Amino acid sequence: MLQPLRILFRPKWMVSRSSASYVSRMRHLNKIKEEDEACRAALQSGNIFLYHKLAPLLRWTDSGIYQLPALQTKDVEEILEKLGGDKEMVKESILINCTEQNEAQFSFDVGAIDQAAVEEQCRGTFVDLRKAFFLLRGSEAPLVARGQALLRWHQTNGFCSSTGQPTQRNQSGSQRVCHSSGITYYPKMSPVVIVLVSDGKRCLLGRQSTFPRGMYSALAGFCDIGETMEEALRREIAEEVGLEVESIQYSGSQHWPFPQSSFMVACHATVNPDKTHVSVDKEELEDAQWFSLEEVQEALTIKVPPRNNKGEPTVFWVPPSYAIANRLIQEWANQQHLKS
Ligand SMILES: NC(=O)C1=CN([C@@H]2O[C@H](COP(=O)(O)OP(=O)(O)OC[C@H]3O[C@@H](n4cnc5c(N)ncnc54)[C@H](OP(=O)(O)O)[C@@H]3O)[C@@H](O)[C@H]2O)C=CC1
Ligand SMILES: [Mg+2]
Repeated sequence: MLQPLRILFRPKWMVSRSSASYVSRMRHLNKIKEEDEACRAALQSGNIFLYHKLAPLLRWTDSGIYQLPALQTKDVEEILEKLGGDKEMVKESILINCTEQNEAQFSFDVGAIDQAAVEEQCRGTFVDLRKAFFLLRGSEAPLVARGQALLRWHQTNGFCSSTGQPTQRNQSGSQRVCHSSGITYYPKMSPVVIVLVSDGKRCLLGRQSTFPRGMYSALAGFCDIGETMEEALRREIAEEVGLEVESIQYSGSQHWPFPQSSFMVACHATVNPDKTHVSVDKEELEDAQWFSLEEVQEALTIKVPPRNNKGEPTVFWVPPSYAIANRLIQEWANQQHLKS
């Protein structure tokens, strides 16, 4: 029997921000999103995060952490001119968000310019986004994910699917329009359910053959058209591991930039402890196993897994803290700990 959804945590934003500053920030952001002139002005004083072929620029700081460097528009113009590009290209920057101080934040892909030359100018390195999730602090990871997702969407939606004509973006990059058909396109996300199944004592984690060696995660799957989230969740668990879910609890949600922007809806689910036999659909998963609290607690402590001489991880580990799978696993471990 499915139980009603229940919020398991209180997001930080519910308690930490004053509503007045939040409201003014959201209205400011909406204005620069909608009005081309306001967006052009915001770009002059805004922060730009650079990408090279969708890999974000990271900088190693003196304090021993990686950081997402925010460049000023004039700095990016100078770099473009110096490296043989056109400084006007900076106008192609895409609005991502704005800071608490109402400074607009943009993403810009310098993929047409030599990667090493930009890295030298910026004193940074372009890093694969999945790797960046392990290196960045919590507040920077969603920003860098959103910036990449928007760049990717523009790079792959240059033509109208009805007329085949080129589409034109507005200044902020919040939409693209086909002037021939009048169709407006907005960046989109595919809904995905992600679920941590428990039998009361153990939790079920699986891995696809494409995952890095040793990494197991909560089970996930795309929602089909017409399905509710609960239906998608029950179907995915039945398909992938042959188990029937008895109860569901909502945990939270997350934008995930892969493969083409997913909207992850995360839940906990239970199965009957007498019906835990797992039959893995080998088309979908390489393996799925029940893990004890001790095993999970050990995996949660591993930030960078030890590797063999071929550079492959040698232990069981779980996705980085930014991934919502990690939060589900952490929540489950906390609940088990409270029970014992
Ligand atoms: N943030 C997090 O913590 C985690 C995020 N995830 C993400 O969840 C997503 C879904 O998980 P996954 O187990 O792969 O999903 P599924 O179990 O649904 O299997 C993926 C397959 O579904 C097909 N598919 C159906 N609809 C879509 C669609 N809209 N977009 C792309 N493929 C679709 C594709 O098949 P075909 O290729 O044959 O067309 C794809 O290979 C992944 O992108 C993964 O990155 C997963 C775990 C943790
Ligand atoms: Mg799956």
